[in-house]
Amino acid sequence: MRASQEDFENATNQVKLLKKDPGNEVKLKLYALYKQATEGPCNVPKPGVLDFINKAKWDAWNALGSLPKETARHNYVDLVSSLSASSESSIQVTPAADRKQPGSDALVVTSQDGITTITLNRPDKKNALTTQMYHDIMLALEAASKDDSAITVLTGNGDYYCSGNDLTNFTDIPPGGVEEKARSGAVLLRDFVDRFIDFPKPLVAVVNGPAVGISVTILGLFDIVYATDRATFHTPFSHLGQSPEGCSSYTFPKIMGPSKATEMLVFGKKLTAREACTQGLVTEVFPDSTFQKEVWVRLKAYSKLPPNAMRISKQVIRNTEKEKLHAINAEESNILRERWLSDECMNAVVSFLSKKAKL
Ligand SMILES: CCCCCC/C=C/C(=O)SCCNC(=O)CCNC(=O)[C@H](O)C(C)(C)COP(=O)(O)OP(=O)(O)OC[C@H]1O[C@@H](n2cnc3c(N)ncnc32)[C@H](O)[C@@H]1OP(=O)(O)O
Repeated sequence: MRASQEDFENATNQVKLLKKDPGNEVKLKLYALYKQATEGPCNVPKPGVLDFINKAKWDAWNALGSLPKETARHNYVDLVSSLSASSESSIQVTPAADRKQPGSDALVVTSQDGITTITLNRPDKKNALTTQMYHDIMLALEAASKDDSAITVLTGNGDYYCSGNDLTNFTDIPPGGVEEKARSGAVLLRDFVDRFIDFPKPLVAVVNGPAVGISVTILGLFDIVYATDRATFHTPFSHLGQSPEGCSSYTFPKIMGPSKATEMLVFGKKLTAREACTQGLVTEVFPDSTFQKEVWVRLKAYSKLPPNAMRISKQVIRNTEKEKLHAINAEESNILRERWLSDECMNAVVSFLSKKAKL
């Protein structure tokens, strides 16, 4: 069977998620097939002999001669599929949704079997959330709320689920100064969390490794949280001179009781996956060795349930608290805006950026 345009787009996304570097030879093959599939036979002048990299790329593309675009597309899909099978990717790779991909590779959105999956894809930075990623996640949630999937999943690529807010976000100071930075950060935070409060379909976190900061707090707004037994849950807000967000000042005491919530949110106690499960933040913990397999089998079965019934049932549960959650989100965002201007917070960020402090 020939590869469709959708298969091809999916393969171009899968390549971004490969865990192992496939090596230069394979990368050149991928490059050549991609160019042939999208532009046809090599049509650019040969680079000079000293331009080693571009010459190698040109040679690889040119070597495909007049291979038809469809065949190149098919061969590209086959090659990526063989690489994915051997790369032990920690990600459930699914065909591309009929949607626009986010502006950068740091977020990958795929859709298959009634499940739209949003994958944080900055494994070398432990999937820390850049400002661009907050915007892209909001767009991805917006699209997922309208697509024909039954369930939406958030997960991470690599050994971490997410290390929380990218602390370098604090270094990009606009002309309005730190006050303006804190103001716009609070607006972004509020908008971001609002999307989770309002998300209309079942929302599942597939927590593939340690989670920090805002990636933990918003779990209280998910409908299901599945975690590998390697995951930990850490909200070191006091250490960072900050305060809780993601509605956790309300959801955590409600889920685990005020004193356990205080241990996490005020004293920064890091929970293991099993502790988080006992306390109700995590739905179920799976052995790391079978985590991906077991979780996706489960989710695929759930995704076959009548989607409208699931959506309506979720909304019935959420609607009782929506207004309250929005008010809490607004309040937490306001308080954080002030915290970001405090010496305690600035010192903690400077300390991390100068590599003196780690959690
Ligand atoms: C719209 C704005 C909303 C903001 C909402 C408020 C949000 C609050 C929070 O999320 S608070 C939590 C913030 N996160 C942190 O404080 C985590 C900081 N990171 C660490 O402490 C550690 O990196 C670690 C414990 C997560 C992992 O340690 P380790 O396994 O030793 O790995 P490395 O430290 O070597 O990390 C690899 C690489 O990633 C970079 N990195 C990791 N986390 C972050 C981060 N949160 N921000 C920026 N960069 C991060 C780290 O610097 C390394 O980069 P390098 O290889 O050195 O270039």
